[in-house]
Amino acid sequence: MVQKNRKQSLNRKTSSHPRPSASAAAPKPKVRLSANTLKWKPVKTSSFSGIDGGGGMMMLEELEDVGIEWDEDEGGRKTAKFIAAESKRSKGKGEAVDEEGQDGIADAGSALDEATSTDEKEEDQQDESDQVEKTEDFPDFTGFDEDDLNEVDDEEHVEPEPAFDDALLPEWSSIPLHASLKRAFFASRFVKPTEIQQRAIPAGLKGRDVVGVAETGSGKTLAYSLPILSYLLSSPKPSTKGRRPLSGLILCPTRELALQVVDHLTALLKHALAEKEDEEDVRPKVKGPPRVSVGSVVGGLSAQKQKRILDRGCDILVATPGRLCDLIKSDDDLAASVRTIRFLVIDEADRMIENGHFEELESIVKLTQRTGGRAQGPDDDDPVFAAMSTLFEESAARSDMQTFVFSATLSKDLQQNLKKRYNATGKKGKGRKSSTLEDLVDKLDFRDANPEVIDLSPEGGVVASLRESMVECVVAEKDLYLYYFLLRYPGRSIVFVGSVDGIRRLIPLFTLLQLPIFPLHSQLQQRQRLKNLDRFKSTKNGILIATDVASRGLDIPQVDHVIHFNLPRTADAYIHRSGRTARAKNEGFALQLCAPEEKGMQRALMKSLGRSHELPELPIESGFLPAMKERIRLAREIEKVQHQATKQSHDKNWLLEAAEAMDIDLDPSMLSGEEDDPDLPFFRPQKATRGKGKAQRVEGMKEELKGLLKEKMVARGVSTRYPTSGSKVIVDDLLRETGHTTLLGAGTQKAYDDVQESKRKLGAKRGTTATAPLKKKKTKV
Ligand SMILES: Nc1ncnc2c1ncn2[C@@H]1O[C@H](COP(=O)(O)OP(=O)(O)OP(=O)(O)O)[C@@H](O)[C@H]1O
Repeated sequence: MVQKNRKQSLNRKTSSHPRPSASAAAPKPKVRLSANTLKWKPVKTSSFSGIDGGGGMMMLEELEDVGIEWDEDEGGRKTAKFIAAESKRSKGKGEAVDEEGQDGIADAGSALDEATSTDEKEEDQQDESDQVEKTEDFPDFTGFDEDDLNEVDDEEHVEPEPAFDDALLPEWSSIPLHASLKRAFFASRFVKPTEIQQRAIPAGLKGRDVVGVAETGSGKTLAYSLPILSYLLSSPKPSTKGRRPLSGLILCPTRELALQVVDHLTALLKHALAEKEDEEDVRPKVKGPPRVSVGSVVGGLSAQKQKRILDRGCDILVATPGRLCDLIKSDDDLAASVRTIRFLVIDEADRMIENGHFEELESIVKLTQRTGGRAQGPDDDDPVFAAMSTLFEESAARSDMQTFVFSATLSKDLQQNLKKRYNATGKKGKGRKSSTLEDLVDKLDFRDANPEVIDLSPEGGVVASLRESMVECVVAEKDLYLYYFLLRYPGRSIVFVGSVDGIRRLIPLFTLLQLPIFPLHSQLQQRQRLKNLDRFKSTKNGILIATDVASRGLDIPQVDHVIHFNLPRTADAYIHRSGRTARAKNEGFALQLCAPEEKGMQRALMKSLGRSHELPELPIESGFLPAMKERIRLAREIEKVQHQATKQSHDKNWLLEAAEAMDIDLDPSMLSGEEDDPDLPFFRPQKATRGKGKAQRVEGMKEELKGLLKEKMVARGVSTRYPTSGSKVIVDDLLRETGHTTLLGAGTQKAYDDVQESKRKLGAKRGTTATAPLKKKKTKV
């Protein structure tokens, strides 16, 4: 019995046995507490899931009336022990607790403490030592105390939840959502449902399985979440205290997206429950909706903290498949919770079946399959699943589980398969070509014989409010045109680059050019990723330079531009990347930087999107280019010299370490750099004087670059000496301060207005349309 054995070992670790005090001097024994049993209180934070500039925490929790003692074992490894305070003192949040007069001692350390690796402990301790700004206006992601979460209905709560006045939000009136959610829409100014919400929510409320395809930024998160929230808010409060049963599981492909979904739901819940809290003191207590808690488990952040949240229990869990799978393997209770969920959501479903996600997704989804039903039973080939065999004997997956599958790009094949799969015989078609997409459909075990498939994918793939354009240039000039665009059209921009190396090359360059640029890619530590995302969000005209890890789902307010520095390989990737702008009916602009060798791919891409014409070109004011080129040349030169110096220093350190490991003496001249040894290709020591000269040269170049960056660049035809003359008169702009902030003589119109104007002029000149028809495609995208 795998499950029982595991539980026993867990119990052994978590049990607390009182034992006598070790200190003879202490008048009263101390009580040691397990971390799991403490009343951790979430601290309200001001930004993205509590990730702020102060250290990248997923969430901050605090304790009252608990002290900490450090035990040190023989190896010098320190473990924190929680000691109960005897009496409750009226202390402010976060103050130290007086440890005097504690009574009794329990077993030290929790199962989680013991089961967690030293690395995780360090990460966790670091998390908790970080400071987070506390403000009242942004909800923390769990938002409530454990006592509140596990609140039991009592006599005081006598009046039913007041109904919502539908006249306030007539467009929502036909959708029977819980009244408190409607209050939240009112507070959030969500005056009407989006189209996908209008179609998907009623189906979800009726207990249907839903497959939803709708354009980026169209509100799919709420389309699948609202039926779950409404169900939870309408369900009776738990009748007993204890761990909350998990009701909804939302699976997302990236960590940032998972945390964003948690934020989105928590913000809504905060509004949904706010009125009751505000009015509690001025009118009889209302039988309000039960508290709903949303938790997350994602890779790259402290697994220990996430386990603790899971142990405490939450109603909705938002997870990335990798971390959830890892946790399930060592936690039978979690596996059992997942097996009996009421709602399963696969967000960005087409991404989830791609390499790197599918196996884990499959293992999780298998837990939710009904045994003996249409779906397969436990699969011995899958180690996670095989180890769960007792789980399948002991608990049954719910027959009323609802499955929601959503994306902006879900192939027609998948939608067809959904319909076909439930044919008259209810069996899978024979001789069918297998694909991961079809596999997913097979594994999902929809309870609905005819899932509701809603396809609102827009014509041309991208949203109507997205404007697109391109610059054709050789690869070597992409840096220049990117720089031009970023200076010429200030705004919040996301630059998608094809590789991490590409990002690593551009970051120092654009940092030297003093642009507020933040990298986001999978090789950064998770905390750094979240920190960079936060900084990008809060920086005016910020630039996020990212791989496709940022292409899916991220809902960042007011992203003005998306720039495809390298073209994506698929039409779907183009849709998702471009969909980071022009969200929720706002305007946005996408620019492709297209090298001649990418032209074939670009045509194929456009054809896949159903386009018949080339994209219009962005007009370039070439008068600015020479000055920009000079800045870039200088920045590259500085970067090259700095890079060489860093590399030499690494090589030198490596040489020293290697010599030490091999116990050999190095010729000091090798390190002082007095002699170049041609036999050491990896290490070319520089003469000290040469090194000094190089440093001075770098400093000189930096000064020169600083000087150039301070200068305003001037458009062709502008005279700075005679601002009232020249072919471009700038005197009015100078007097009223209405002109471009850094490029003298450039207008302040948006990129798309310039594209339109240039198209109009070109069309008038040619007497036809300004864009050429697409040539026949050769490459398939
Ligand atoms: N009914 C509504 N009225 C106004 N705004 C809404 C409504 N529903 C959602 N939104 C807002 O629209 C934005 C986009 O929503 P969401 O992130 O769910 O889009 P999405 O369709 O999931 O996009 P993607 O395909 O890129 O993941 C969010 O900022 C959200 O708060």
